[in-house]
Amino acid sequence: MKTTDQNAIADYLDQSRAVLEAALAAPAFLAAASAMTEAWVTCLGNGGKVLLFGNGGSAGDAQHIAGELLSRFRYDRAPLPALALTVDSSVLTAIANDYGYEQVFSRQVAGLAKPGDVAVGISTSGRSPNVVEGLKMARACGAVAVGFTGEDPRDMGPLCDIVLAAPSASTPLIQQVHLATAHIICERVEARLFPRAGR
Ligand SMILES: O=C(CO)[C@@H](O)[C@H](O)[C@H](O)[C@H](O)COP(=O)(O)O
Ligand SMILES: [Zn+2]
Repeated sequence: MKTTDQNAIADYLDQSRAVLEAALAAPAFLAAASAMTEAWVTCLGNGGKVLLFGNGGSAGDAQHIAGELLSRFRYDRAPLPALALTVDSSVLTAIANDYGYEQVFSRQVAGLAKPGDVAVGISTSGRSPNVVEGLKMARACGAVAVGFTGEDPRDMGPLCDIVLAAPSASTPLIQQVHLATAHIICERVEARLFPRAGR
């Protein structure tokens, strides 16, 4: 007989599978992931950079994705310029203290983004004010603004050139779809920019 924990774990894994299957079955989701790949390939292929930001687990996702690009994903190749705007505690605390937490990403975007760069805002609710402000600033700087969010893109929707909407309203389940999709986007970006003979 399964224990209470085993039942809860099996139930959660089942929910995780259902959300991934829903993403797989949604043409709009696959189209957005493909458009996102294209945008990153164009940006990085033209010498631009990818800026990523989000809160909590999504800050972790931003850092994880920057690592895949700047270090490597599947194989050795030149580093791709990517920066998570969630990592410098001096910058984050200075901006939050002097200008407010809502501006912790937008002020970094204002200082760093150039036309042709891609700004990736990650928010499962689609309405974290600092992510929303970061995306607004990206557009003002002439960067491509893209979002990773949940089934309702809310405030992020109108601000983004591409929105990847994971088909769930649950924060952790949305995050799991984000990371799975980010991994395959990184794989495609690496394969497109650094094709290996015979593959
Ligand atoms: O990782 C988790 C939940 O799985 C949390 O840390 C979560 O990211 C935080 O509550 C965030 O503040 C949520 O922000 P957002 O996704 O709504 O923008
Ligand atoms: Zn989490």
